[in-house]
Amino acid sequence: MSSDPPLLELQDAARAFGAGDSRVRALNGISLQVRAGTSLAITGRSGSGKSTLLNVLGLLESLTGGRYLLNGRDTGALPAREIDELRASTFGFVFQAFHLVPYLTVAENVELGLTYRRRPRRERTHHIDALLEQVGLTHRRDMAVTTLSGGEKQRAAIARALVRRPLVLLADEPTGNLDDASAADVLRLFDAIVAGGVALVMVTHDLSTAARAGQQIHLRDGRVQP
Ligand SMILES: Nc1ncnc2c1ncn2[C@@H]1O[C@H](COP(=O)(O)OP(=O)(O)OP(=O)(O)O)[C@@H](O)[C@H]1O
Repeated sequence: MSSDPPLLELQDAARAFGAGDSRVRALNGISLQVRAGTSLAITGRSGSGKSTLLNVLGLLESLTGGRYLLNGRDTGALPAREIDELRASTFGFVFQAFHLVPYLTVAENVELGLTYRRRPRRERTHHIDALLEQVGLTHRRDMAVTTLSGGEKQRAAIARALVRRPLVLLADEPTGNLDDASAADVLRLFDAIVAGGVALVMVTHDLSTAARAGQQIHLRDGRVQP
């Protein structure tokens, strides 16, 4: 076991929304650790706090209690600008509904994931082509994403999420809109990405998908079920 700090660590984390009678404790006393090259699956009923947990881990939502350490560094004390930079350099996001831009090609959608374009065009093209090969979409490179199957769309979205070489992939029901065969393709791709050293945190309602992850937590009313 590595003595380095975990990539992601929550210590007694809490997130509440609203005040007074309408106060909702979406997360309540969550502690977890995720190391590089490992995966965590989050399950739980609707309203149990899964999306809030993913948003907290992705620095889209701040904590109202406890601590969130990223590579051992307390994110609670960081100014907003640094949080934005950390989010962009650390995380790739994958969604159930893909969120691709319909009138762009597959390669153009992947390139959208690059927020800055200081690298020479040839280098960028090479990087994008390598990603498309990794996700098995080389033959679809210059097609409009509207012409792709659901599984292909999700693999394009995964390539886009990887384009800045994130340390962590955060996926919210990534197989929720896919048939079984396409879902299996996406899960195999995730296995390869994790084997390459990226950490994966995935929300899923599917227990067999969750069972593939190295760690699983089940949320209930904002708490981890023992
Ligand atoms: N921005 C917000 N303002 C107020 N309440 C919120 C907000 N976001 C989430 N909540 C509440 O926090 C609780 C947890 O919501 P969350 O979306 O994290 O659950 P979930 O498990 O992801 O649900 P689903 O599976 O339906 O997406 C719910 O009671 C929800 O209404």
